[in-house]
Amino acid sequence: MTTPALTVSHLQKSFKDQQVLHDVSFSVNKGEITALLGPNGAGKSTTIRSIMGIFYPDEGTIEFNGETTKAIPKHKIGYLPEERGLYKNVSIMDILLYFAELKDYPRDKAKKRALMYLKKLGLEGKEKSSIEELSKGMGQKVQFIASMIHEPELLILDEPFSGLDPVSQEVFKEEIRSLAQNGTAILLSAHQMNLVEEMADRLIMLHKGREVIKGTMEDVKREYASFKCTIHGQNDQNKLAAIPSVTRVEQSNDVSVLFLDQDVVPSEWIRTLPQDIQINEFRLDRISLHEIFIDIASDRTLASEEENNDEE
Ligand SMILES: Nc1ncnc2c1ncn2[C@@H]1O[C@H](COP(=O)(O)OP(=O)(O)OP(=O)(O)O)[C@@H](O)[C@H]1O
Repeated sequence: MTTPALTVSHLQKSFKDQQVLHDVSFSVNKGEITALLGPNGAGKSTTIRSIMGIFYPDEGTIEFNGETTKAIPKHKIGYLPEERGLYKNVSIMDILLYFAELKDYPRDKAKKRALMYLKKLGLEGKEKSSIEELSKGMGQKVQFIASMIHEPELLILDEPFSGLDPVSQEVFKEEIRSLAQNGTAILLSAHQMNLVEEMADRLIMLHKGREVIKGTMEDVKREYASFKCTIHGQNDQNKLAAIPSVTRVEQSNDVSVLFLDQDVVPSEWIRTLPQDIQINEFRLDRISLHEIFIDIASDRTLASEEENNDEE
């Protein structure tokens, strides 16, 4: 059973005369990772800042553990802001203990957790170093530890992977996953669709401040991730476009990518291919979250949905 730690309902926010959030609603459940996605300027950080009480939304409510609140109790929430920055010339252990103290978390427990996470994230023995002696990525790891040193019930991570190398991204991914397995409700915004696809239980995608996709990762994949077929060979684009269930053809040199209808059955569809098309290589894949994202961000899916609605 899923239990929401955070429920955001009907958020609206404008800056001067620009409305940047239009009726945004979603929940973040205990023990789950919810990804907040969207192109630059979609409204992710504004949503997160509204939850954190940095901005007040113009409309809408924020509930924490079933109660409406303007400010979630500080010891129950952890936050990695999009802007990185820690005191440069204080020792890492002192920074982490300071963050724990701000959240009224016991010092001895904080020290143990700090040492454990420094080790896990490859910073063993660095506790006496200062941030200015670390690389940017290392500093980010320290800030990540600072955001969850106090065992928050809800952890909000605004672009935790940006600026990290692929190995560090994997380490972060595993740690975030293990926090969720231990019951933490996690909301994260990210642009790395491959990581999101691997780790998130649910997602909400914003575009120009509006919800465009929302649901469990399974539902979203079922609903949006139809198939695409890649054919290497010299073929006429119009002929490929005329094949049943082909919604769009992208062609570059002798590689054609055929995007197929949602309800296509691959084994049946393959039999409908004309005998005379040239096939040097052939591949059938489900389109990835990355491609769904690009489609949405470039308004392609929205445009085709509107067309379908017009036809109805
Ligand atoms: N303090 C502010 N004053 C005025 N406009 C703002 C302010 N903060 C954000 N905006 C505007 O709100 C919109 C949404 O910005 P937001 O930072 O929430 O997007 P985002 O999805 O987090 O983008 P990114 O992926 O680039 O971080 C943008 O058009 C931005 O210019």
